[in-house]
Amino acid sequence: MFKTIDDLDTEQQLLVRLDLNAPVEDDVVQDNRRFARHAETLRELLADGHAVAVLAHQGRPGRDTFVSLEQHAAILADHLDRDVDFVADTFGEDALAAIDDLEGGEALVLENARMCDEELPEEAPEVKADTEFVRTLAPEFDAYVNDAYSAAHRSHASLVGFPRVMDAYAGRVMEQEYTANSSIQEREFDGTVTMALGGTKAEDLIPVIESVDGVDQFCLGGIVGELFLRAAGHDVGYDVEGTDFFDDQWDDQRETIERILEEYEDSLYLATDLAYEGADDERAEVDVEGLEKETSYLDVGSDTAETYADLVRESEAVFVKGALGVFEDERFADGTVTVLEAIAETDCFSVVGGGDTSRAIGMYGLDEDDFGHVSIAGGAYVRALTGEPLVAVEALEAAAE
Ligand SMILES: Nc1ncnc2c1ncn2[C@@H]1O[C@H](COP(=O)(O)OP(=O)(O)OP(=O)(O)O)[C@@H](O)[C@H]1O
Ligand SMILES: O=C(O)[C@H](O)COP(=O)(O)O
Repeated sequence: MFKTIDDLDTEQQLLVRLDLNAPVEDDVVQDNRRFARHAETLRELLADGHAVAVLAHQGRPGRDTFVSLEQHAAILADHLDRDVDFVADTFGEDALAAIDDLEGGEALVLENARMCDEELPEEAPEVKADTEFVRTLAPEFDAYVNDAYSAAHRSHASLVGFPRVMDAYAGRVMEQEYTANSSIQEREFDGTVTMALGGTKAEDLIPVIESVDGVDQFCLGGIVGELFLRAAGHDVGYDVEGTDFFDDQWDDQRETIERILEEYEDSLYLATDLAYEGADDERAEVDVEGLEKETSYLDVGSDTAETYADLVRESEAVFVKGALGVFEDERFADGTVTVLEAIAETDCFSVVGGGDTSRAIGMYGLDEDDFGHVSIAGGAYVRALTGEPLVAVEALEAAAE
């Protein structure tokens, strides 16, 4: 087991890894549940007199969401109702000077860790520990705290490198999510177990279908659902209008998708209709037989949503990862919200995961208490459901030995 912040001495100089990865709309970073949850950890650390430098990432290089963390510092400051400084540097001279100036009870956000070349390539923890990034920052601090459960499946320098060379502790979010997201197989449900998979990160979800034990049926939507429809012979799942969701993931995952489609025929539910932006910008729907390659489909259709909701109502347990449509736009929220409402109405065991997806609960007036657990993690959460270890958790455990 790892050590937690309960094991920390007070008034330390701390390097704290958070996951503030958030949606970005027109260059504006959107508050999501991650800020509120991590603010709780920070509040506790600051109250104990620690000086806190926050390390986090946003987006991936080359994507529109790959932006500075300056706005994140301001959002955190709002949640904490106190100043949070920002320095546009991660481990260079400016960052070191700002860290040096930090006093007990103060918080500082360092620049997007993914702007450092050594952060990203997935490599073994010992390789990451030997990067200039880790070797420069580590000596500036008394200890490292990892609260970024939702990024714990990535073997990146900020997640697995520091715990090899420093005293390392789990933050509150790490601790709570780790406890709540245990593998489905260990839980042993009596009735039907359903998993609704959607969102954009097909590469994270597709392996889950094959590796998870104990799930009876999968309801697919979002980008992942469209890729399966493409494999089933429908004219959908192609990049149009400058999107980059489909073609690369199709090239990488095609064989697996085709194999899963055949082997899991009886437990996979694909959409029978999809929604798109029709004339006058209204929501329009079409049966999958009528799909056209050139159209962007933005939600599952209402027949599909009802079918999925019925499957949920008959289930003993439901796990959700990823939205079934672009729920941020009310016109395309129907699939996601219908399924979430069905979960909330029944007393099935449920977990809803995904940094973006979990936002839908608050946005559409659903009550968090009607869900078993709402996870702010996406990829890490689905891996945990399959019983797969998370590298950054393993790194914390190794540091405790
Ligand atoms: N058909 C679609 N076209 C484009 N975007 C879609 C579609 N369906 C769902 N989405 C988007 O998927 C996003 C949610 O999925 P995403 O894969 O980002 O992650 P998540 O479940 O929040 O988890 P993570 O924490 O791994 O990011 C939503 O913001 C939604 O707008
Ligand atoms: O949002 C997430 O799921 C985590 O921050 C990990 O982001 P990534 O999928 O870009 O590595």
